[in-house]
Amino acid sequence: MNDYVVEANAVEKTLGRGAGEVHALRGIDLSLRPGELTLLMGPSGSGKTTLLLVLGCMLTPTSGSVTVCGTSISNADKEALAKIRREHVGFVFQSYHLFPTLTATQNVQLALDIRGEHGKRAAQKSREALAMVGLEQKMDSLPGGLSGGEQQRVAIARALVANPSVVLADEPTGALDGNNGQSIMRILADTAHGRERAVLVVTHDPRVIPYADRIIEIEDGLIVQERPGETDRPRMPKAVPFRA
Ligand SMILES: Nc1ncnc2c1ncn2[C@@H]1O[C@H](COP(=O)(O)OP(=O)(O)OP(=O)(O)O)[C@@H](O)[C@H]1O
Repeated sequence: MNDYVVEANAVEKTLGRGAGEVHALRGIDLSLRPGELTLLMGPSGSGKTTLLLVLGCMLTPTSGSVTVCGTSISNADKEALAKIRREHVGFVFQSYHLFPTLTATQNVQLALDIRGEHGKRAAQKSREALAMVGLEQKMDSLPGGLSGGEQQRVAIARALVANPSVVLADEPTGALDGNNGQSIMRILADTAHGRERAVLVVTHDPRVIPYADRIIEIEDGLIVQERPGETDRPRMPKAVPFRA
């Protein structure tokens, strides 16, 4: 077994039908390994979100193969895909996707509920995840009482609380100002480097480049360039891992 947590080979994805059919991905080979933060950059409409959704088992490829933590998704039905997502994948979106009537802790705890983890232990794990993103003081706040950067940190805690092997983030800094964007990227970089997760960030934002170990450029559904990132980091000290 190799050390990749996600492997995509010759992935093609066609969206829409008839005159509206679009070849969003046209033969993508991409692997993600633990401990690495990869940026996926490219013009609008180039296929970034589609690729993220395929790698995260939200969409199946039209052709080609995707393997997540050793499990191929090629013949997986909806239920099997949901199981792979629950066990291995954490998602972060630009618009946070928090429930407005639930507190920060309750929002994070939802990610454990869907995995069948309930009760005090789940609440405790949720609080620990929030503490890890620096929100000890905001655990009982509703999303409406939090800044955009804080809401995104709740969303990251929710993505991480079940200890996924891969974290996929779609424009996580897109709605944030410079300082908040930097703190979100710092947390995602810590997740990759300190907790040995594979992290893929879709972005248009050149300010996040310093956090990348690897930069992939996609255009018109194809990877046109892959280059090392600009992190010249001494490996960061290992953070305390989430309890499984
Ligand atoms: N449901 C859909 N049906 C048909 N075409 C779609 C659908 N979703 C996306 N597309 C098309 O697929 C292509 C890739 O879209 P995608 O959202 O992956 O690009 P993107 O690089 O993430 O763009 P952006 O940076 O604007 O978010 C685009 O041409 C888009 O219009």
